[in-house]
Amino acid sequence: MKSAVIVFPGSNRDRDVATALKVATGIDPVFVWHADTDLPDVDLVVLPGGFSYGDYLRSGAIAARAAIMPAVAAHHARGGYVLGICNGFQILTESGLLPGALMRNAGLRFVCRKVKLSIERTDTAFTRTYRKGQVISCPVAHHDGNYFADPETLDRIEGNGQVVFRYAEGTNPNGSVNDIAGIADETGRILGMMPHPENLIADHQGGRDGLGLFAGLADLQPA
Ligand SMILES: NC(=O)CC[C@H](N)C(=O)O
Repeated sequence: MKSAVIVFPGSNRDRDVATALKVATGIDPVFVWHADTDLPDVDLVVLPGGFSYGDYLRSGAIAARAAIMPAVAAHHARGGYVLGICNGFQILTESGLLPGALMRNAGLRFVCRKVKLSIERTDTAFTRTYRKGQVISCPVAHHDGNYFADPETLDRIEGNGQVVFRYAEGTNPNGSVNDIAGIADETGRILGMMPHPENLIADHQGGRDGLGLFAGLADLQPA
């Protein structure tokens, strides 16, 4: 499985996700600078967490217009996979690759803690190593994680089963509608999520609940 991690000015979980991919799949991803216009031949593109462009304007809004983004959309259109974590999820909604928006946390504070996530779908490449309904731990670290979609869009994504992760056991840290923590697009090949599975892959991090997401990507085949 070949992957690329896009690096924006202000990305800070790019190396964390690269480590998770290496641990889970045995292969180092390629780092791609945001100003490039071409991607290497890869199966998966990762938009990592961080504070691209200092979160100016809106989190992810400037990165969504980066030179590399048309290539990311074309990669998906060709059958490729895309994973956006935290700031990466914000970039995916800002670029229109995923529906909805990530608003300021309901409590108006940056939250950095572990939450519980329920696995709503196991028929995606990202979640196939988990059990449906399984509850895992995962850290969050964001100030703009409050997922919102208008009622019509929400009905559509709920009806299509596009919600992949929900905050469980009363741990919704940001006010996200329907406790939504992560969604897929209609093809299931794009996943955006606010929590950071790449930061829970080793015992010294307090557990390995996040590792399954990357392990599921190990034998990714082009769709
Ligand atoms: N950890 C992150 O990716 C942070 C995301 C974003 N900059 C926020 O704080 O909302």
